[in-house]
Amino acid sequence: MSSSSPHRPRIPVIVLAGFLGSGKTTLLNHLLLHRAGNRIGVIVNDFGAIEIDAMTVSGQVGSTVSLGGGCLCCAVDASELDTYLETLTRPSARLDVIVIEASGLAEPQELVRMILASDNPHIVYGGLVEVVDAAEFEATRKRHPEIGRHLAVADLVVLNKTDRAGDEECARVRKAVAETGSTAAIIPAAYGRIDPELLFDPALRPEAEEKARQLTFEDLYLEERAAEDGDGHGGHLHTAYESVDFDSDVPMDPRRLMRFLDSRPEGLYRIKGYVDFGAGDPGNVYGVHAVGRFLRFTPRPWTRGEPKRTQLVLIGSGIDAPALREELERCGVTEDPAGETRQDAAHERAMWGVLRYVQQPGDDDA
Ligand SMILES: Nc1nc2c(ncn2[C@@H]2O[C@H](COP(=O)(O)OP(=O)(O)OP(=O)(O)O)[C@@H](O)[C@H]2O)c(=O)[nH]1
Repeated sequence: MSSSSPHRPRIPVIVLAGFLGSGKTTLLNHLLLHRAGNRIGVIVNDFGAIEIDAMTVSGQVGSTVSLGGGCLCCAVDASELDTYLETLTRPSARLDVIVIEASGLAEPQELVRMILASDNPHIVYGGLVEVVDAAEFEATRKRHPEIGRHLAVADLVVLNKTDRAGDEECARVRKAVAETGSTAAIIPAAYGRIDPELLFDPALRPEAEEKARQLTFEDLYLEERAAEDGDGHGGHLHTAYESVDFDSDVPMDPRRLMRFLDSRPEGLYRIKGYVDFGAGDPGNVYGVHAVGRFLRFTPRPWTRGEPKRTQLVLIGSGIDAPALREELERCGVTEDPAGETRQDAAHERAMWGVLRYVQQPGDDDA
C-alpha cells in the first residue's frame, strides 16, 4: 500500500541513451550541477565517472543507484529495474525526476518498453534523449548501423561535441535524423550543456520546505563559480532559448489544442503546464509534459476552490512567441453561435485525441 497522498505527482523517468563516448555522462553531470533545486535520481549501469563527479561536486544528489557492471538492458530484467524504481520513488527520497543512463550498447527501445510496462504507479515515462557525437557520427554509424533505429525512436536528440564538429558534420546528423522519419527536436550542445528545463520543470516546493533545506555542496559550488566568472556558466544556459507563457481562463477545445500540439514547430522543444478542457472533462485538470515530440497528459481532479485556468510554458529557440500565443488563444472554446450545447457524448469524443496521450488514468487515485 502506498503511503503517498492520492495526488502525489508521478515522477518522470527519462532515458538517456547514446553510443560509447558520445557524452551521456558529461550531460548527466551537467544536469546534476544545474538541477535548480530538483532532486534527481540516477540509475547508471556502471560505477563510472558519474557517481564520482556527482559526489565530489554535490556531496549528495538525491539517491544515486548504480547497477553492477554490464549492460542495463541485458543484465537487469524488468523486475530488477522495478526494484530500483521502487527505491527511488519512495516518498522519503522526494525525487522530482529520474534519469536512467542506458549503456552505450543497450537498445534504448528495450529500456523504454520496460518503463512503460512497469506497474509502479509513481512513475511516468518522460521521454528518450539520444546523445550523438557530432564529430564522430559517420564513424559511429559505420560501426553501429543501429544508430538509425535509436534516432528514430528518440524524442530529443542532443547533437553533442559541436565544438569539434563543423557545420557539415552537424548537417549530416540532422539529415540522418530526418531520414529515419523522426521528428525529434535536435539540440546542438557542447559538453552536454543543455538547458535542464528542456527535460524537467524547476522544482516546485512549498516555500517553508525550501527555506528549511540545507545549503548543499552544489549551492556553494555554484555560488563560488558565479562569483568567479561573473555572468558564469549558469547564465549562458538560458540565453539560447526563449520561453513563452500562456495563461487563460478560457477552457481549451481538445481538438484544437491537439491540432496545435501535433503541428508544433520544430524549434519548440518543451511544453509544460496545465490545461483546462472545460466541458471535455469538467472534473479534471490535465498536466501536460512535452519534450521534443514526446507528449504526455496527466489528469488529476481539480482541488476545491482551485481556479480553472490553462497555464502553459513553451520553450524553444527561434520560435515566434506572439504567433504561438495567438495560436493558443485560438485553441480556446468559442461560444456556439446557435446556442446549442453539445451532448456529453460529443464532449467525450472530442477528448479522444487527448486521452491517447494519457498513461494509465486513475492509478493515482488507487
Ligand atoms: N570536445 C568535447 N568533448 C566532450 C564533449 N562532451 C563530452 N566530451 C568528452 O568525451 C569523452 C566521453 O564523454 P562521456 O560523457 O564519458 O561519454 P559517455 O557517453 O558517458 O561514454 P560511455 O560511458 O563510455 O558510454 C569525455 O572525455 C568527455 O570529456 C563535447 O561536447 N566536446
